[in-house]
Amino acid sequence: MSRHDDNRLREQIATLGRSLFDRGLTMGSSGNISVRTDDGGWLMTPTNACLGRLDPARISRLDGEGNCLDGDRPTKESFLHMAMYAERPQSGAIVHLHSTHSVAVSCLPEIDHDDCLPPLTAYYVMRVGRLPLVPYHMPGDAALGDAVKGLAGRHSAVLLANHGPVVAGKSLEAAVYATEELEETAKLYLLLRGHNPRTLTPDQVAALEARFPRD
Ligand SMILES: O=C(CO)COP(=O)(O)O
Ligand SMILES: [Zn+2]
Repeated sequence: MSRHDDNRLREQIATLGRSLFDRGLTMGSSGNISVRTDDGGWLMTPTNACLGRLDPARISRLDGEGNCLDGDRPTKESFLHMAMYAERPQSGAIVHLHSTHSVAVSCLPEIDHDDCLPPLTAYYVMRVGRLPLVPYHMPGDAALGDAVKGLAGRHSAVLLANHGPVVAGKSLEAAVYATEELEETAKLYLLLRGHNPRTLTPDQVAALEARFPRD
């Protein structure tokens, strides 16, 4: 990868990380971001880093086996990102957040584990689609990688129970847009709980999927 591309991606991770953090979409040192590089490796946010204050020069650079080549020690969930990339060759970036409404939904007893949120809006269907729940594991638990493996081929986003979303996109911008739609839909779901809202019909969902195919 050229130095120019490397610098551009590092700057983009820091800029979008700050934007997510500043809007309260993840708190403290929670969340992590990765981007696939064209040499077969990744740039990943360092473990215990605040997404709002990333230093582009200290972002971790990993080779295709997940070895850290330079930068600070990578996120303890690098294996989770790698498991998702392995199933999704079309994905260029992954964002994991502890976004409040999405985390709240991940704690509810009533949700369908095969699809945690209803198709409330067109943009949710266009950017996220079906959202399976991954059973609870400790942050950084290697079992999360195996749990995600069976799902990531068919789903660009998964919700970790009592934890938060992990969302892949063609580009980092696309992954961020999808996490924002997921969080907004989780918020709408909570606002509408008990109000028996109309959701989009299967025909409306199918029409959106035909017109706006997801990666
Ligand atoms: O969200 C997180 C764990 O689930 C953050 O962990 P890292 O700081 O290791 O990336
Ligand atoms: Zn987390």
